[in-house]
Amino acid sequence: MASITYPVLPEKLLLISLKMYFTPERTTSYMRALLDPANEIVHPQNRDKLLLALIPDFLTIWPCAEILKEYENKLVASGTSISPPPFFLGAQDCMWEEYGAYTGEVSPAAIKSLGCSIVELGHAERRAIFGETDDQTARKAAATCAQGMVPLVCVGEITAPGAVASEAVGQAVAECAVLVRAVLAAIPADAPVIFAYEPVWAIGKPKPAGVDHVAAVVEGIRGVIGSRPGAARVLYGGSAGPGLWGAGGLGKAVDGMFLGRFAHEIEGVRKVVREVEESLGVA
Ligand SMILES: O=C(CO)COP(=O)(O)O
Repeated sequence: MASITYPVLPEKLLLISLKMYFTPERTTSYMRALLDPANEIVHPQNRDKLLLALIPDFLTIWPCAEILKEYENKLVASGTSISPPPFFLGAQDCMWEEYGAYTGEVSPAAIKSLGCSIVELGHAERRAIFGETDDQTARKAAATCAQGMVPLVCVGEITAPGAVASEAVGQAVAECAVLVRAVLAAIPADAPVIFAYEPVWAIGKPKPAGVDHVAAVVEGIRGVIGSRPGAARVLYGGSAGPGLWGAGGLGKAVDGMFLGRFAHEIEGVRKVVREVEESLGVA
């Protein structure tokens, strides 16, 4: 069997999921705005340090992939390298089988063929509303790696921290560890993987989880991952937005952020990108 080539992950990642919030028209104009050089959001020269990715709904992956190709062609025409790619496209889920009689499901091979590099798996909403299990998520992660894509696995405790901070951290790490271990056991050791630490109680709220809690849980998750040949990145998600990364923020604790509502306006994305670039010394 031919060996699989995986995407190369940079130091920091900023991923945006549109969940099911946008019309197709809004998604495509948003994608164009993200890539528009005038908006100063994607900087291909910083690619080794910071990479952005958009995870639209299934219907808009194809048009977004076409927009991305146009953008890359312009870069190549102006003499800018697109290897490694300056921007990633992702999917919000996939089936654990490659093809077959699975009505309503989406093949990881089809997702790959459209140009996606990342597949988000096991999001809290898929677990709570659609009953996705750890075992299913792990199988989907294996199917994602088999296509040479990167699984973006969401983990996070359900209950908000109580009065004793250390107990809350231990409980959160223990809850996250179950899926982290299941996924790592299912994927090749050399496959890159991204874990998004998203405390369920902090998703869809006005404010994110506290920096100290996130930093301690992420450290615990890194301990569970341990050392492995493939790259592993741990991001934070859950009401993340401008102001969370810089001084006294999450920048020192995590490998990036997974953005939802606070990335719906391009200005919000620009602010977050700037904060990360400043911390990396590439602003
Ligand atoms: O679930 C999330 C990203 O997948 C976070 O969403 P919000 O930032 O809208 O809470």
